[in-house]
This record gives sequence, structure tokens and C-alpha cells, in this order.
Amino acid sequence: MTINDLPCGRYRRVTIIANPAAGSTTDARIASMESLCADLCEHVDVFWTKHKGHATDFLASLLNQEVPGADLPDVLVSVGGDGTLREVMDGIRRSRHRPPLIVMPGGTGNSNYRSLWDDIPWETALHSALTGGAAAVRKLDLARISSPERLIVLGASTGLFAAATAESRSIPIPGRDRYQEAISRTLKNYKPYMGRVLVDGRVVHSGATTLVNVGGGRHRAGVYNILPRSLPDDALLDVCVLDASLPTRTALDLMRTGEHLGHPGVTYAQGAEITLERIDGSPLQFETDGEVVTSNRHSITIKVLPGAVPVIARDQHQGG
Ligand SMILES: Nc1ncnc2c1ncn2[C@@H]1O[C@H](COP(=O)(O)OP(=O)(O)OP(=O)(O)O)[C@@H](O)[C@H]1O
Repeated sequence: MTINDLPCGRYRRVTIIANPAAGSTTDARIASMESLCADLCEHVDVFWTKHKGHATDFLASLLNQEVPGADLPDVLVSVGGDGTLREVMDGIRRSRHRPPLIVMPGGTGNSNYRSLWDDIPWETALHSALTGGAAAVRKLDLARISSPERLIVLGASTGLFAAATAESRSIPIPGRDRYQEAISRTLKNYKPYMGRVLVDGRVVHSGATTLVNVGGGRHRAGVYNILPRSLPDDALLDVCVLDASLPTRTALDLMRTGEHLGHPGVTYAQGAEITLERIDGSPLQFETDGEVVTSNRHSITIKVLPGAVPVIARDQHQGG
């Protein structure tokens, strides 16, 4: 069979990378995805990760093969949550051969999926991505922090969001409701911290800080459109700071529709390098892509990696 004989004529060989430990990645869902791919492509491989970091190692080895004529995938599918996606993107970024990536939901918050596909049913998104109907390849910006080096796909946050991410790990509720519950529990005793935010070296905020979110993706926790101006491929990071002058519950309600912008107590900016500092002597608690990072640091600097990985996203879609 040649590529022109295929039902879609677009991709020949697909590799699905699935994390069995992610919130909603089940055998049944992977079997359905494999079957849809098999209808549209000649060859489908499924790789189940066995441990943390496995997806990165697997892809860095698969996509760096030098064997002439090696049967490399010409499209990849990531199934898991935001942590899985970060590991997949890290593997692609380290590779010579970089096929486009289709992001499928299989996690808890699935914010990246929402940013790229507007939460349409995954069957529709996967079909569009494989056939090219209403979908396009875009070179997604990523970000990184150093010491230790860490890739960021969706975003990083401090304050309330970082504390709620830590809280969420012990809550046995599936899906996005877990983060809602974590935020409610965290809010009961939450105290803002004294912080400063610099964008490309310019101070945009200094004082009592409820949370800072940098991305990346428009949504966090799957439901908060905290960075409504974020574009996936504009070579800029967006940052939103919520200070203590706006009641937090009001701010969270407004964030669901992105209407928090312009309110007193909300600072929004864009740049290539964002520094988040805690200035009251305590360590800065932060998370990246849904994972709390334990450190004694008082500041982190996040730098954009423009156009780092090709992803297939909904066409005409502006989401970040
Ligand atoms: N086979 C495995 N067993 C255990 N952990 C794994 C395995 N493969 C990957 N992991 C780790 O599982 C963690 C959780 O995955 P992920 O973040 O994708 O899911 P989630 O937490 O349910 O989703 P979300 O980010 O949407 O909240 C990641 O940190 C990843 O490194």
C-alpha cells in the first residue's frame, strides 16, 4: 500500500504513547484510539509507559535512530495528563526527527487538551488531526526554568494554585472536580505571600500576592481561563498576577470566562522572560505542569522556547 492508497493519505505510521497512571487513561480508551487510528493509517504502535520519565527516554531513543529507512512514526499521539505531555514533548524536543504530535485527553485536568481542541469529543479531534480536516500543524512555544533544568508545557504557578495542586494529590475525586475541591479546601486557610513579578526585567507587580500563573496554556485546572490572550505560537509567555485587593472567590468566578482582565487587583503582561520572586524571606512554593516542585528557592525565572514542538491543533483556533 502506498500513502496515496490510504483512506486519509496523510499519515502512514502512528505511535500512541499512553500513561496508565494518568487520571483517565484506560485500556478501553486506548483500544478505541488505536482502532480509530488503524482506520486512517497503515500502521499503529501503542507504547505504555512503565515509570516516570519513560516517555521522554522512549521518544528520545525512537526519534534519534540513524538506521537508513528506519520505520519512524510520522505522527505521534500523547494520551495522559499534563505531566505525561511534558515528558512526551521533552522527548520530541531532544530528537532529530520531530513528527507532529496529537494531544489527547487522558489525565485529570486535561487543560492542554482544552487549549488545543476546545474540549470537543476526542474522537472528533483525533479524526480531524489524522485527516487534516479542520486541523493544522502549529509550532508550539514551550518554556523552561533552570537549576534544575525543567521543561514547561502548560505553565507554572505560585501561591493558591501551587498550594491547591499539592492539596489535590490526596483527594480521591476523578476529573476536574478534584481541583475544584482542592482549591476550596486550600482557600479556607490561605494567606497571600509578599511577592514580586518581573517581565523582561521590568517590575509589573510588587506586594501581597494571591497567585501568579505563567503560560503556556490559557486554562489551568481545566476550567480557569486565566491567560485569555495567550497564543500557542507567538514566542511570548503570558503572566497573570492576582493580588490580595480582589476577593479570591470573585476572581476565580471571573476567570472561568476570562473576564478577570481589567479588574483592579489583576495584572496581565507578556514577555520572553518572567521572574517570580518571594520577598518575605520564605521559600517560593511553585508548580509546573501540575507537579509541585520542592525547593528552597526564593525566585524562579521562566524563559520561552519559541516554536519548540509541532502539534496538531484545531484549525483557526486561537487558544494558547
Ligand atoms: N507507568 C507509570 N507509572 C507511574 N507513574 C507514571 C507512569 N508513566 C508516567 N508516570 C507519571 O505519572 C504522573 C502523572 O501523569 P499526568 O500528569 O499525565 O496525569 P494526571 O495527574 O492524572 O493529569 P493532569 O496533569 O491532567 O492532572 C506523571 O508525573 C508521569 O511522570
